[in-house]
Amino acid sequence: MTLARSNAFIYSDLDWTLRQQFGKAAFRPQQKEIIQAALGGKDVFVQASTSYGKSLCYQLPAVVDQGITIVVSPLLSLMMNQVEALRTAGINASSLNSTTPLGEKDRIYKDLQTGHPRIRLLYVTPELCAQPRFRDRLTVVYEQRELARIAIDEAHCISEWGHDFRKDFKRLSWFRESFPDVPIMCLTATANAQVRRDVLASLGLDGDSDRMKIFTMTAHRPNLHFEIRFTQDEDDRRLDHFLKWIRGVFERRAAQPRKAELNGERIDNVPGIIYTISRDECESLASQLRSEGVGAQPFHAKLPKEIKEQTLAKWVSNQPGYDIIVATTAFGMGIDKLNVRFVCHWRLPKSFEGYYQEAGRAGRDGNAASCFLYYSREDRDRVSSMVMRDRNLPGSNFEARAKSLQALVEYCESTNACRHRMITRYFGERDTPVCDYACDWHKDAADLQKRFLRGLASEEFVSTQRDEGLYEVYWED
Ligand SMILES: Nc1ncnc2c1ncn2[C@@H]1O[C@H](COP(=O)(O)OP(=O)(O)OP(=O)(O)O)[C@@H](O)[C@H]1O
Repeated sequence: MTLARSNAFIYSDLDWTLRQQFGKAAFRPQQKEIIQAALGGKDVFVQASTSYGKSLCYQLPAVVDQGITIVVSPLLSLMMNQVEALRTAGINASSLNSTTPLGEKDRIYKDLQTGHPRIRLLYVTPELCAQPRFRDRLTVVYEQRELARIAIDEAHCISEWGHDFRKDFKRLSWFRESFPDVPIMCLTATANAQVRRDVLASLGLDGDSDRMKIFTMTAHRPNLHFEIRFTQDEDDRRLDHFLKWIRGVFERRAAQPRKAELNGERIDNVPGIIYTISRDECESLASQLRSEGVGAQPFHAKLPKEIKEQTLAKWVSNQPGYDIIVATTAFGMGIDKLNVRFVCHWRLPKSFEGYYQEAGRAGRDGNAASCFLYYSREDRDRVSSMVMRDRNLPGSNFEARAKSLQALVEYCESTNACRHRMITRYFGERDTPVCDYACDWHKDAADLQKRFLRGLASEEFVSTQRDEGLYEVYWED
């Protein structure tokens, strides 16, 4: 619609806009092609690794194109983070969701009602997209030919085959039905071929192959170092291991010449995230770490909003005492902190995709970062019992969840393959990624085998306990 008018002008200006408005020197591979396809009026599906720079793929077109771009995202933290960054760059961006103050809501609705909104990027939740008030205002904008594009972030949430299905995402088919000529862009870091097909079909984007451009980049993150640490209930030394590891990192940072490279940075500022599975463990672990002199803070859904905001702000700005966040799942999604040096999974997560997305919070600056997961067979059975328990809930997509957890367990129990290779294979890639000693198998396969044999409880033991119902737990996140 609005696009054909000025493509020649737009295309020649992309590099300039990238530099001037976004302060980046050059496009990353394929970014420009994605942006050009979007500006050419195509529907676009972007699958690229965590920290690739997917947001730029809809933000830059929104800046150079006429009209408003609607960005649908389930992550409130992403909205706040991005709107703030865009405003700092002088771009008119806003977000509309259940937490938006009334005055701000009115301002946004008034802007939409004009039919020619000043806002260039409006971030909304999928729930909001179902509300008649929003739909009516957007229709006004559409009728004025000012609705430039719809971007759907975390698009895997549309698919019941995805690990994170949200039923409100299904209703987004309304966009194509109501605004048939408005281009739609879908973005995700974690989709396999089945999820991708399902997303496109659900949104009504699968009918016209000339109109659709699919970009699939590797999920590979070569700077992340993957390791599994084996443990068991009877001999749980996770805390000792962790403390030994982090103190080792401090010692290496304190030694010359490394210290000189830090340029006055605090020795113990090694930003990281520890993912736990329950609120109680999150609180107690953070407090144990603090009592050992490590700057750790808890973060979970039940903490007061002000505390969460304060913790996040201090962690992002590397304040003493706020180096490590001990969080329940999904913390950090949409938060673009570049220098996270490690992500530690204290227990087995519930899905492969969830695990890889959370690990993907590490090393967004491209420098080396560690991702390690403490795996025990007891936790495997606890997590399985939780997935089983939810199997009959509406929209539980049990089959997909069970498959994903099974794949993660196989990944953890594997001692004969590169972890990067297992990850990319899970996401359907055929090529073998380069792993420059960035996984425990490549580093020392014999040691991995030894740790595996010594570290885990035997299947016989675990099955007896399981039969007695000892792993049926309910953890609140
Ligand atoms: N061409 C570029 N040059 C330099 N930095 C870039 C470029 N494109 C994006 N970035 C930066 O890369 C970082 C990651 O981008 P972004 O937050 O969009 O990641 P993402 O692909 O959405 O990842 P995730 O799925 O993990 O959220 C940001 O700091 C962003 O500013």
